[in-house]
Amino acid sequence: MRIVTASEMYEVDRFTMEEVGLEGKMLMENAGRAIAEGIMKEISKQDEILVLTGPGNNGGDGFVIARTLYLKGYRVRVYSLVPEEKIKGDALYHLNILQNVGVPFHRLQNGELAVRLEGMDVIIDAMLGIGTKGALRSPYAEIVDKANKCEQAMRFAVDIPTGLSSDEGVETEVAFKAHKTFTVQCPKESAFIEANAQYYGELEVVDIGLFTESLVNRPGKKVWLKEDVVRTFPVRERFSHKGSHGRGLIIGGAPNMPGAVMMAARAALRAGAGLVSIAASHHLISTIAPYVPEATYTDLNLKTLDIDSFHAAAVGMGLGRSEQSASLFEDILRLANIPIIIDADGLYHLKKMKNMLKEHTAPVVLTPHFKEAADLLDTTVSALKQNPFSLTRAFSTEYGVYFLLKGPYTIITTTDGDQYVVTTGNESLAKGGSGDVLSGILLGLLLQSHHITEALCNGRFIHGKTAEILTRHTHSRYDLLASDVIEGLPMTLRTICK
Ligand SMILES: NC(=O)C1=CN([C@@H]2O[C@H](COP(=O)(O)OP(=O)(O)OC[C@H]3O[C@@H](n4cnc5c(N)ncnc54)[C@H](OP(=O)(O)O)[C@@H]3O)[C@@H](O)[C@H]2O)[C@@H](O)CC1
Ligand SMILES: [K+]
Repeated sequence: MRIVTASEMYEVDRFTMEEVGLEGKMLMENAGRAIAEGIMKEISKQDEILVLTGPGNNGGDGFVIARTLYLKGYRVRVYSLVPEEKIKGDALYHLNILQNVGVPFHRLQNGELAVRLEGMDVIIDAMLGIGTKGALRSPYAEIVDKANKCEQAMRFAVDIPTGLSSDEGVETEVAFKAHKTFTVQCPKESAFIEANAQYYGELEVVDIGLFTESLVNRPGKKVWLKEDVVRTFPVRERFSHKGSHGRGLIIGGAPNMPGAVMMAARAALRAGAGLVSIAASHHLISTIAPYVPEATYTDLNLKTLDIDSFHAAAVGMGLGRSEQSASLFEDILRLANIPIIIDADGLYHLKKMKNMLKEHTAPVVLTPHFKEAADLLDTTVSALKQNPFSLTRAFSTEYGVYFLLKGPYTIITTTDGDQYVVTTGNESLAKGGSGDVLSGILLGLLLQSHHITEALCNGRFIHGKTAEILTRHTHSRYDLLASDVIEGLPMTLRTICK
């Protein structure tokens, strides 16, 4: 499912209207009806409903929503924040129909906030959509503030909550706090910015028949969905053998962190890797081995370890941050000619030698969380949280790496700048060890997949999905351990990736 900026959405609208020939009025009818259908599932006919409308087409959607609800017997009225003469085009067309049908219609009088919001059971925000520029002006800011204070009301936003930008990189002062947002055709970029989650609430995408084909030549931004996992998950052939599913290497294991490589190895095997080897300090091997008997072990000595005899490797989990491990990491990066995942302490060392990435020809996957990513990108966490798409895309294309920016909305960027968002999972994953398990799953899938992007998206998807399944059935969001996710993988794999 495509993610768009405002300008991309306007291009989709233009293409659909001018080149395909669907009229704007009809699209507005489709949008309003689809959103009204969604809202009707959440409200009752006893509810008092207020639709707040603005001057543009977002307001036009609001007129169609109000008419649809009214004709179905709901108690609805419309309150326009602008005088009728400001309403034009398709929105005016639908305003006329609204008034012909007899839906109660009021408008802001002489700048007074005469609208009664208190006591409303449902408030629908169709004030501003993707045409919003800058901070809200009066009277929008005041009305939005009043609506947010109506604690008893269910609040729905049309397309985007009024006050938010569609694009990343814009700070919000005041915006409508929706319990649920019905967004038209494609999620907007801003829906995946952490600070906006409190405004969007739940997000539902409504299909109104727009054509997104006009965007094919732009770098893609998509949400990776279950159907994508089902379509692309590696198939295990009937006559395959362990070698067919890849030989993976996990390098790490500082004496005080034996768990990281252990969990990564178990996760890789549970995700389907054929063979997994752990290269760790020899003191550690006897500690780890009983917990992962399926793995093989080798002393972490680059004179004897042939990295390229493996199909892919993961490095950094529990590697340590000493000078010695820094030079070990540098040697690994110089020597490895296979796809390599760099996580945790590997990312820490990489900061000082990231120019090596430009010379490195084999695929490199970086899996930082926001703090690690901000350090790598020489920026701040808050700047990265505001602009995660553009900043990670710039880094990926400059350094030629795959970049998996870990978070509730994980953004995966390819070396070409295409981006995928994976939203599975919940706060139970905010715990030590989660990253090690994810790296292991990613390695397991990298070994089995033809495409790195698919391996990364599928790996991150099943990691989050497993946490969702476990916290729905057997665990809470407090107690779930990273290793529980490894043991829960079978449930996900049995249901999603048959
Ligand atoms: N085919 C289509 O196009 C379809 C479109 N659809 C729907 O249309 C929506 C986009 O409609 P749109 O382009 O009319 O923009 P929209 O956001 O309604 O309002 C623009 C107005 O806002 C005003 N304004 C801006 N910033 C402001 C601020 N900070 N504070 C206060 N005011 C501000 C600005 O005023 P100005 O600055 O020009 O004075 C301008 O008049 C889209 O989100 C979707 O819901 C669907 O029906 C599907 C088909
Ligand atoms: K809106």
